This record gives sequence, C-alpha cells and structure tokens, in this order.
Amino acid sequence: MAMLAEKAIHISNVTKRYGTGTLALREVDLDIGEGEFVSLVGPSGCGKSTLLRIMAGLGEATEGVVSVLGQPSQQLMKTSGQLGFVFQEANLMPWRTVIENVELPLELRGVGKKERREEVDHVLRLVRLENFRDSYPKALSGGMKMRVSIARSLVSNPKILFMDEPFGALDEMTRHHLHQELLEIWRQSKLTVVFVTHNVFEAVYLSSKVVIMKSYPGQIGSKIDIPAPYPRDDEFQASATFGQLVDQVSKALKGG
Ligand SMILES: Nc1ncnc2c1ncn2[C@@H]1O[C@H](COP(=O)(O)OP(=O)(O)OP(=O)(O)O)[C@@H](O)[C@H]1O
Repeated sequence: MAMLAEKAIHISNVTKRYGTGTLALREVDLDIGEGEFVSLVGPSGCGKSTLLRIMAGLGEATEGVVSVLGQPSQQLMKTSGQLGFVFQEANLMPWRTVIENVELPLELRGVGKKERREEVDHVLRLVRLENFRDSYPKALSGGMKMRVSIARSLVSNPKILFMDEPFGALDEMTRHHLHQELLEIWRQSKLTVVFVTHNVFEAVYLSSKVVIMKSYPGQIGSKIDIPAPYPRDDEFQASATFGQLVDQVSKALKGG
C-alpha cells in the first residue's frame, strides 16, 4: 500500500521522567506517516506504553515536542474524536449492551441518537458483531469483547488508532482472526495505527514498520520496514520472507 507523505505524528527529543524519579524515556525522536501501521516492540519496561500514552495525549512528556496531526496531542485528545484508543482490557460497562457501549463516545459528545445508531451499525458490521448488538458484555467471549472495544474506538471515525497490547490476553486462534479484521479495517479506513506488542510475529505480520525500543532509559533502538504487500495472509506468515523479517526484528531486540 502506498504510504502518504504527511506526518501523522512527530516526536522530537522527548524525555519522560515520572514523579517517582524513573527516567522512562530519554531523547526519543520518532515520525509516523499518515496511513502507516507502526508497531512498538521492546523489552518489558522500555517505555512502550509511556511513549504510546504521550503520543495519544494520555500522558505528558517532561521535555520535547509531541505533535499529532499538526497539534499538541493533549489538546487534540481533549477536543476531538480524531484519536482512538484500545487497551488490553476491553473495559466495557457491564450494565450497557454492545450498542450502548459502542455509542458511548458519541453520546458523551452530544451526538443525537439517530446519528449515533447509524455510526454504531457501521462499526459493528466492521467488527462482525451486528448480531450481538443487544447483548450484554457478560454474554461475550474475550475476543468479542475486544471487538466491541475496537468498535467503540472506531465509532468517532478517528484518524489515528493507538493500541496497547490489545490482543495479549487472547488465544492464538482468536488473535489470528482479529489480526485479519484489524488489517482489513486499517486498509479500508486509511487509519494510522500505532500498536504496542511483545510479540515479534504479530508485529511483523501486521506492520508496515516495526520500531524496536531499548531500555534503561527507554530509547528507539532501530526501525525496520516490513515491505511485504497487503493484504497479508497465511501464505505470508509461512513464507521465507516472513521468517527472515522475524529474525531481523528478534536480533535487533537482542541488540544484534
Ligand atoms: N505511572 C507510573 N509511575 C511511575 N513509573 C512508571 C509509571 N508508568 C510506568 N513507569 C515506569 O516507566 C518505565 C517504562 O514503563 P512502561 O510501562 O512504559 O514500559 P513498557 O515497555 O510498556 O513495559 P511492559 O512491556 O512491561 O508493559 C518502567 O520502569 C515503569 O516502571
């Protein structure tokens, strides 16, 4: 897929020191282009979530420049639905049905019921949950709950989707289905995706670029382009190219 030249995210010289004194990130530079699918991988504690949260406007950098869609990210997060978030926990409200969970961001922004329902129908179709619209979360599997969470993040039609280990708690088969669905949504909607994972296979399979971080303090180690064309399927996963890319990322993770 052709990459668009515009920058979705521009991070320059970003340092993050928590109140506890932990230096989580030191002088990080990173640019992410519009329409890219970028994974952040790295050892536990290297600052992946910290960096994601700063980009998403959910956390503040101690120093440095964070520009998202040309604006300071915290401002953007507060004022528009242009940024979507998905975390490892689906965080659904148990007393609300699937529809009611998914429409929540629109409800909070004062969007009328008719328009809300149109948007919700659209995103429920994308995640293939249209038959579960009136179910409560307790009746859903882990994978279905994650689909609801993804639908909720898409309902505001965001330009950038931030995902922090969204599939980490799911079994292999469910994860594979969700990979396919996520890639399809990404391709259709021309989203920019920033995806944190521990899983090198997942990172290579999904991403147009893998960013490898190193720790103490958190910094960008290297960036590896994944040039395989989309759509990607089982054939790609079984290919020698895939194996070589996984090897390359694994070596970079080990500092090789
Ligand atoms: N709210 C916080 N307060 C203080 N220190 C924090 C906070 N959040 C993270 N840290 C510290 O900052 C560093 C980076 O943490 P972060 O969660 O960003 O890493 P990570 O790469 O996402 O880790 P993991 O892969 O284990 O989820 C760690 O040393 C962590 O202990």
